[in-house]
Amino acid sequence: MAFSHRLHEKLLPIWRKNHAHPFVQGIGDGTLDKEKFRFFMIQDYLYLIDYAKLFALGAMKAKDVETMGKFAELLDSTLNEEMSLHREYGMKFGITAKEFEQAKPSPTTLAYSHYMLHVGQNGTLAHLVAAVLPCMWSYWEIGKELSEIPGAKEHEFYGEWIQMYSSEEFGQLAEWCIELLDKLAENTTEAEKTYLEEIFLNTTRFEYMFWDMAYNQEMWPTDE
Ligand SMILES: Cc1ncc(C[n+]2csc(CCO)c2C)c(N)n1
Repeated sequence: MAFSHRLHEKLLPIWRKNHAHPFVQGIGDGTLDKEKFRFFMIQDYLYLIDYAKLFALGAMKAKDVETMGKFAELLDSTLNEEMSLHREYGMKFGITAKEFEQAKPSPTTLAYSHYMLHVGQNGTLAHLVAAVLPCMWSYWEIGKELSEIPGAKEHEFYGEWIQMYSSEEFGQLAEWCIELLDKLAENTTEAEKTYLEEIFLNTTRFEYMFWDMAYNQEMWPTDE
């Protein structure tokens, strides 16, 4: 059985929670409070800055030029395509470049991105890929599911978000990442597979926490 099939069985209960989450449901039916989405866009922008660095680390750790090239492509599409969606939504909301730059990460954003950076910096390429895959895989899944809701892709506000994440291009990136992890996990020990699974499930859990954090506009409980 491909390693990704084993992961798929484990991630399903968490994905079900993602799909049922009021933030995700609200993007799908267009009823999500815009203030919550605004909060999400700013936190996601901060998240993507660190996430892009993982692709740079992936290029560093890759063993062949083809894999390096793919990480370079991912780095480019995150900084110049995905983040331009955020900048465009920013314009709609009146989020200035300065507000993006000066924003502070929420505890969940900080924990999630720093956990990935820790794994990416200290682990092998397989560890890094296990950490970044849930992000791509789960957004593509959510994008596809929401794009099937009649009218959702055309929604005046959330339509573009759904179009981006359900796109063929994002699907291919996720598939490439799944195949790479399957290849890297081949011929590894059971202990190593268990460790890869643990990393993968941790970032899968963080994906759920990110929706919840955005829905509740959660910052430090100690701040006013
Ligand atoms: C919390 C969070 N998780 C996943 C994504 C989605 N995403 C981030 S990078 C990438 C691949 C190439 O840009 C994808 C699909 C997000 N934006 N924010």
